[in-house]
Amino acid sequence: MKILVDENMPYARELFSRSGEVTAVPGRSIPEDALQHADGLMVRSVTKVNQALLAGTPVKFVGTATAGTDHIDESALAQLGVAFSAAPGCNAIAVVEYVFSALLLLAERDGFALTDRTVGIVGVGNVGARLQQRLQALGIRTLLCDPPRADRGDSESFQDLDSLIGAADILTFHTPLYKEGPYRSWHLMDEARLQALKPGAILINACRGPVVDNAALLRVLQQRRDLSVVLDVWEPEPALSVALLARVDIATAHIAGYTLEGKARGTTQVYEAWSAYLGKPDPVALDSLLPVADFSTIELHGPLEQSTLKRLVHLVYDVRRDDAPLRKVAAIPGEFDRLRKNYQERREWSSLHVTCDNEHIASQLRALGFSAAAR
Ligand SMILES: NC(=O)c1ccc[n+]([C@@H]2O[C@H](COP(=O)([O-])OP(=O)(O)OC[C@H]3O[C@@H](n4cnc5c(N)ncnc54)[C@H](O)[C@@H]3O)[C@@H](O)[C@H]2O)c1
Ligand SMILES: O=C(O)[C@H](O)[C@H](O)COP(=O)(O)O
Repeated sequence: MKILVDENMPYARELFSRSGEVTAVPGRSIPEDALQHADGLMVRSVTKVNQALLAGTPVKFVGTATAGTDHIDESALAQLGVAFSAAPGCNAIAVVEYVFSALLLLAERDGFALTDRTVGIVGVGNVGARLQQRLQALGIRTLLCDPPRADRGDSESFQDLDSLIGAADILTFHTPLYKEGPYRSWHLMDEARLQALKPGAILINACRGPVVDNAALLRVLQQRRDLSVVLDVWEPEPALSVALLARVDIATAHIAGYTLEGKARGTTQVYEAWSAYLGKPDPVALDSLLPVADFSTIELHGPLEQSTLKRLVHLVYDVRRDDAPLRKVAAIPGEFDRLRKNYQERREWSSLHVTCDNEHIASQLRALGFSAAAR
């Protein structure tokens, strides 16, 4: 078996070489000659997988080590008889922790308590539902919008997007990118909706750039200085609008999902699908792959106040470490991708074991995703 893997896929060589010969290739431009000899192709979100890429090649299986699948033309794969597997939920925890890191930063900067704010979550799937759980664990009010789930008769209480816009102090987007269809999410946040945001609202986009109309966002931010904006994803990528970047409060290079755990889960999920496709299922224990984190234990004395939580969260991941480098290089062609390729290791909160005063605090920390126990 010959398997092509994106060069930015940790653990791919280690795992896929169990079933064949592995070649690592650049995701934005997969070499045509390599495709002519490949049985399997394992990509990330930067590779457009369609008829033009695969027709006339021997590729029989495509895996994407990502949650989003808008870069894959699934109907073309079906027509070509190519099996497909994605990695749903692989990096959901990473995105939730990115959102918390950003919110705790803005709350400290602007002097507000998150418990006094209402968070509207748009798209309540793997990311959105985990975000809701963790916000609720802190007693923060959430409002939910997820038309596909509502239409399926889901028992959760959902509202439409315009109701959320009217009621939420913080609005955070976690939908797939659908360019058409009943749940179209392309420019879901258009100029009228951006203008309708509450005074002083915070807008977060960590799903796909075009879910928010970026040109409209720039126009609105030129008029409305009261809004705060966190963008991890851009329209377009990698050539984002430098003018928009200068106006947003937190700007990162599509790395919200980039914890080591999230990337490793993505690779193991597609490897497991590939090995099952070959008829030789080979489950992988994630813990066996991951190294010990730089900080692994800490003692917390006293209550878990917002300021304490912020310091704890930022010990594991402070989003500013990804904001500053992007601001420096965003105008230089190629640098967006370079930041992503050379991403400094980042771990999830679960890698930090917190010892604290009592079981109440420990259970709160566990509900947030830390590993925790009372002294
Ligand atoms: N920035 C990053 O690094 C990063 C990481 C992971 C995922 N993502 C993106 O975020 C998206 C969400 O991730 P996920 O793992 O939660 O996916 P998911 O598929 O588990 O959840 C998506 C949810 O959005 C809902 N939805 C679909 N269309 C909608 C619409 N028009 N309005 C409101 N809700 C809608 C779905 O019903 C579903 O519940 C992915 O599709 C991906 O594009 C980005
Ligand atoms: O959809 C996803 O899973 C994320 O957007 C993912 O983190 C994107 O990372 P990439 O595949 O571009 O490395």
